[in-house]
Amino acid sequence: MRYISTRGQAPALSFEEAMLSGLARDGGLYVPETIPQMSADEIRALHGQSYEETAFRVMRPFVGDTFTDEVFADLIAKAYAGFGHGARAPLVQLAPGHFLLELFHGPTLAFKDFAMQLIGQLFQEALERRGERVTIVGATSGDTGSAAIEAFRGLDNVDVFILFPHGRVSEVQRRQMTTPAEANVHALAMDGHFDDCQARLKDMFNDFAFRDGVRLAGVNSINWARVLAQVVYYVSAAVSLGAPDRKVSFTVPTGNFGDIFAGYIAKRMGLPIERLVVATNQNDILHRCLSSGAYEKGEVTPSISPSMDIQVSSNFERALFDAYGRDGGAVAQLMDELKAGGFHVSQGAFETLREHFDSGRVSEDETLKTITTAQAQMGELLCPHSAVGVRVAEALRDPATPMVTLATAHPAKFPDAVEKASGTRPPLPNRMADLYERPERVTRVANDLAALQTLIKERIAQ
Ligand SMILES: Cc1ncc(COP(=O)(O)O)c(C=O)c1O
Ligand SMILES: N[C@@H](CCOP(=O)(O)O)C(=O)O
Repeated sequence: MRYISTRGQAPALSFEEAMLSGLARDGGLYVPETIPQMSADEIRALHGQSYEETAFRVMRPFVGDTFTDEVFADLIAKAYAGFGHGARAPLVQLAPGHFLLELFHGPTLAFKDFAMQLIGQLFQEALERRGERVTIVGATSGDTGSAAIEAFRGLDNVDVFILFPHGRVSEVQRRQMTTPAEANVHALAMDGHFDDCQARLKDMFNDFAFRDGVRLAGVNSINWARVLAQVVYYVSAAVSLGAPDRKVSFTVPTGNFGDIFAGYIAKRMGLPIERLVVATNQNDILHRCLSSGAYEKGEVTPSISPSMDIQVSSNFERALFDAYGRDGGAVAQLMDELKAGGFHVSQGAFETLREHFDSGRVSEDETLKTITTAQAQMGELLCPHSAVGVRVAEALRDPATPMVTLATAHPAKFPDAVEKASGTRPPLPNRMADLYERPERVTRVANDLAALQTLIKERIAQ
């Protein structure tokens, strides 16, 4: 299995090389050269299997010879051992034909743990074997950062630097990033918003002297391994609801398009997915694009679902690559136009995108009302991101096809909004009940590439 860049100018890599590289050297994102297929019988054979076994069978064809079967199965087992629910990703019924996929039973209470716990294991194994050390730099609107720090804290061959937008993450998210005491963890509170953090991260990857000098690695969903690990829960949910003999739709609270892109890959592998529905908050570039074809940057507006306060949606590039017939030159040109403000998707590409994706946008008021109603009528306390998903799913779902909404974070990560809507302040699970008492360690940084690079070089030299 080889991985190619969405911009067509970087060398094809193996799974291991793509995983350890993050961004391609032409600025693009790696995608598999071909998408492995699952037959109906292979999907049917997943009925009754554990989450770990499903994960092994779904991901194995993508990994090539990077890990033996035995090692890969063992790393998957270790990745999910710390989850607080035996099913890992349980499905609960919200209403007839509408299900919630709870993805918040991992160590940092968000769906990011599914991928991050696994790639923590994969990185460690690959780096030990190669005798190498890497510097991970990540950009976060709150959840990727906490999950990455949890997965990599204390590892010998990794330093992990996380850029988060100062004052724009929830207190629980911030404390999850700033309270780990391990010396290899560096939480950096940057001036600006998430898109600024992500832009500086990409600048670092595109500065080859810096990139090679610090042996830069990325664990944002620019990293293919992140997307791959997220494909698994689409398969496990669909199988629970009758796949391959029954179609299922998914609604996904969306920001950087990584999670829903994993659903698209599951569909391309042969999983019978009817619709993939993008649910956005008021930062709605994706909804606008899927409605009109215009992908145009707007101002990032802070919301009560802060992890989705994103205007430049990194993984949309992967979807565009397929929609433009895998023409890397066309994608590179679109990304140049994006730097100047935006672009219009061609008619053909727009129709291809609309074959797979629907979309909806939810206001702040509607998000709060959905939390209130879901608790009163469905008995489920939702985080604001999941509420955005539930609202869009209820508006767009077809009663003939089961709809699964992804619950991407635990309500206790966003207690203020949840309490405002429901009157209930969700408690943190016991294992992190002292989070508010732990000392914080954080460095304030400016939105300044050179200063960030100096800080990183100094820290890893210590
Ligand atoms: C809780 C939560 N929900 C939804 C999203 C959006 O996911 P994605 O960026 O993969 O679209 C994020 C951030 O990634 C998140 O942290
Ligand atoms: N919402 C994310 C933003 C980064 O997304 P990623 O999937 O590219 O890592 C976050 O919580 O940080």
